[in-house]
Amino acid sequence: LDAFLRPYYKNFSFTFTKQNDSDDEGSEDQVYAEYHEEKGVVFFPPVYVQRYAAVTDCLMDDVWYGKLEKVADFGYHDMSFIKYLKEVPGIQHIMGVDIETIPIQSSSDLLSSEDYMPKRENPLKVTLFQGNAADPDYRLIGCDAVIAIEMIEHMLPHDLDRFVQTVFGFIKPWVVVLTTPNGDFNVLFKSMEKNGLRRLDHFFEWSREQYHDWCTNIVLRYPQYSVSCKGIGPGPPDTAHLGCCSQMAIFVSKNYIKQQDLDPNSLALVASKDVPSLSLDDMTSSYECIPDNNMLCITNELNCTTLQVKKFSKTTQNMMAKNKIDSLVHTREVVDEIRHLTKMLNFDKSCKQCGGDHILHNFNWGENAPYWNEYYKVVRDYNYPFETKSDECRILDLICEEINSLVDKQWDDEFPAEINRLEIPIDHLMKAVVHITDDVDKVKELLEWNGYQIVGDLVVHSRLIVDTTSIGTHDDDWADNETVSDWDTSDVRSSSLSDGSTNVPDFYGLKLFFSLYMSPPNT
Ligand SMILES: C[S@@+](CC[C@H](N)C(=O)[O-])C[C@H]1O[C@@H](n2cnc3c(N)ncnc32)[C@H](O)[C@@H]1O
Ligand SMILES: [Mg+2]
Repeated sequence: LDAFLRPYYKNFSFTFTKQNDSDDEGSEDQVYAEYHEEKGVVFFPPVYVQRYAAVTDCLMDDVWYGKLEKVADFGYHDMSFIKYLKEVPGIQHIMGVDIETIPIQSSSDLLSSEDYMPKRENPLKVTLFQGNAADPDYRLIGCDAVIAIEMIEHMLPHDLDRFVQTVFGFIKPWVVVLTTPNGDFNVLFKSMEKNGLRRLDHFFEWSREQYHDWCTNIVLRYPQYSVSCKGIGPGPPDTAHLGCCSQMAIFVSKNYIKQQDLDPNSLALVASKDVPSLSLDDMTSSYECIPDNNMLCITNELNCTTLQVKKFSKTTQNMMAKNKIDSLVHTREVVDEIRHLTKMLNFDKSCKQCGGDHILHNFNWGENAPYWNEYYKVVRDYNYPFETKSDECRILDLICEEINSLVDKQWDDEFPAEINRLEIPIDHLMKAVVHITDDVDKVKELLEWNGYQIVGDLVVHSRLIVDTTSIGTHDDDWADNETVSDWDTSDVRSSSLSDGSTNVPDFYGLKLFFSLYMSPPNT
């Protein structure tokens, strides 16, 4: 994925800016669009693929490569993006949130693949929730990245506002990637004219300027974030002034602190990996004490969570009674006690210390809130089977990968077809495994044992002649008409994949992307 997806977006931007030079050289590698008599604008590859590749590229940026461990995908629909997300290096926990429950059935085969899929090398947990992305469910705490692909335009205005607060004020992830259609582009879709140039299932389709304004406003409200916008899905030649079919905003936090990296003695209520937390930063601005009731009322813009503080020590209670708010929040004792309380709240539904009484009151849940800020229903919680590979196994896999990419490169360089032997110096292959071993003899022996032909210091690879004529001839099977609603698109998309054929578009590195990840279903 790294090799094939990573350069994708860069390549795409390059192609896009280059488009005006009527330079058709290597056009099979390009991302482009053209007019089709019946279908209107047709994208290559389909726009949703371009979106997935662009978002994946963002998640693999050098700055946080391999470091995004917990990621939320809002509006995950039929899990079609989660399929790629789960291959992004470093990811250990994916939280999918969707307001609909219908799509989940169609996604089930992605989560029960242990019978025929190789085991993963790293643990991965996928949790699917049913819920409104606007609600700040405590299980989102600790997400390093938040993604919402073509979701915000499906949200009611007040939910969209709450979503912004949930993401930037509550989750506060390192990276946020949001995509939405580009309204400017819609003039190219003739079939949308009768709908007022938008898709009927969308509440809005913003121009680039409107999206830019919305994003700018977010970073004004949450100044620890910066934002940049990019287009996805360039149109046919001479339409560059309209931008791309979709637009993507990438928000990055300037002072992101990973929950588990926080100093446990600092004035913050820290979440260990799965322990929900309250950030004291949030509380200082917005909590109030109600001394008579021994309550500590923690409020934010959205809701009020009330902790009864009868478990607090006398000193704390006195301070609260005196309403010494400033000194209160700077007291280690309080921090510890609240930490203890929140842990208790989240792990013991019936609290042992208060004899089964729930001690949590929440505006949205009323008296008997089972957990703090538990809004979502768990639809599916899935742990992928994994096993740690032996060094031998890792070496073999890496060398095999390296040889395959050399073979591919050779195809690209259009070596004469009759050359079907490739001699690779062992030193070259050693570079791929340098982080595991430098023992050349051991590697040679390992390769020989596993059927590789070694002559001196060369590994000899004999090329298999594969008939590729069927590749790239089924472009029409792709749902590439963006004017239909998402629902229609995804229907066509899944039916085109469920016929069991591998329709591999002959396209850039995406050829491999497809053959690797768009494999036929297990019917
Ligand atoms: C166009 S689909 C998203 C497609 C998907 N992200 C992809 O990349 O293929 C929009 C999804 O957002 C979901 N959705 C709409 N409003 C939502 C909300 N308030 N909270 C969570 N999901 C929502 C819909 O149920 C739908 O599955
Ligand atoms: Mg949509």
